[in-house]
Amino acid sequence: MAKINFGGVEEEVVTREEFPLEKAREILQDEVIAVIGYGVQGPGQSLNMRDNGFNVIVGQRKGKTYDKAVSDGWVPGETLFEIEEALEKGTIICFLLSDAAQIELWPTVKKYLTAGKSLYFSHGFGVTYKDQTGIVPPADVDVFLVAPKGSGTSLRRMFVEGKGLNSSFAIYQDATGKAREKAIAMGIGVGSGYLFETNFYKEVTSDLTGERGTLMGAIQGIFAAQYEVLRANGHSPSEAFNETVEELTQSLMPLVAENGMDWMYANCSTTAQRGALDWWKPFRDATKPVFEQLYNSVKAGEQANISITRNSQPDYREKLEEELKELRESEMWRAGTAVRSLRPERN
Ligand SMILES: NC(=O)c1ccc[n+]([C@@H]2O[C@H](COP(=O)([O-])OP(=O)(O)OC[C@H]3O[C@@H](n4cnc5c(N)ncnc54)[C@H](O)[C@@H]3O)[C@@H](O)[C@H]2O)c1
Ligand SMILES: CC(C)(O)[C@@H](O)C(=O)O
Ligand SMILES: [Mg+2]
Ligand SMILES: [Mg+2]
Repeated sequence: MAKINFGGVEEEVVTREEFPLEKAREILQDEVIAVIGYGVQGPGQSLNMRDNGFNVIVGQRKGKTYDKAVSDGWVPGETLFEIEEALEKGTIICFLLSDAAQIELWPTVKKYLTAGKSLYFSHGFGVTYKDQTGIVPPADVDVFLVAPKGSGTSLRRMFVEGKGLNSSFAIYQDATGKAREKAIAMGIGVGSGYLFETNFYKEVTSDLTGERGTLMGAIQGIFAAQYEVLRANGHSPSEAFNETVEELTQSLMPLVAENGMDWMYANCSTTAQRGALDWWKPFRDATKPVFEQLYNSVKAGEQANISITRNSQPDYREKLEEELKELRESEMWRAGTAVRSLRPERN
């Protein structure tokens, strides 16, 4: 583990330099890695591991997604199977169904978890909320997670571009004494940037907070609030969208990603600097109580409960589509569609 100073706090993390791909391959050379589920993380992780030279198979029920796996080069009967067949062949079972579907499929998965196999997750959800999910792994299997901190789509794209998305890893159960090295090897294999250690509980509480917070929920809320204020004051959709979203995603955030926020502040006008310096604290103070409310709700298990209950409904997809439609058909995001269509690189 490399000791790195993160803003004054020392953490031990795993980098690709100290844990090279060759080492990961050697650790997993006798394993058959069965990726169960080919939704968002399934393709990213399985394709990266395949391209990294690991022995990977995919287990996916028949349908559109199975066909996508075929078009991605997985070969039926050789590297692509129905779920139960893959579960039987796999020695490391990567449980990458949606968290709600994992509950339904758990009794099937459990049947194939014979002694010495490994159960791999990309979220701490299933075992942390075992009272609601019923996911209690047998004592004689290794249980660990690697949770890429981003979408499976970016995991793949960044891998293809020679970059790496950071991931956390955690050990829940070490039956063979090798769970830790296997977890890290999987983390390197799926194409992670650096790996930081956590536990299943902390992974799920931080992840549920982040996606409801700044990563998606909060940012959409702040976008909507500013857009509405600009529109109410007579600004055109084009002006309101560019000043709220397009400039952020196209211009400023890539620069913040490269150089940090102080650099961004230092490299805009003195006028913007002064205003942004004066206003970030009021925004922090206004939103912090909402973040506290969110974290407490996650901690109390309410957010997990809502996810399980809502996402297990038979009409989940239709209801989801209605809610997404509300976003898609809002003036702000319709303006966004128009703005994106005008990007020069699209022509
Ligand atoms: N989406 C992401 O980018 C992301 C990022 C980090 C971690 N994760 C975690 O990774 C895991 C997988 O998430 P995902 O978003 O890739 O999943 P997903 O929602 O895309 O679904 C994955 C697969 O589940 C299958 N499936 C759904 N219901 C099923 C059922 N009843 N029986 C059999 N198969 C069924 C689908 O066919 C699909 O292939 C979850 O634990 C999630 O929290 C996801
Ligand atoms: C990509 C996210 C939001 O980070 C992930 O946590 C998810 O659940 O999809
Ligand atoms: Mg998540
Ligand atoms: Mg996440």
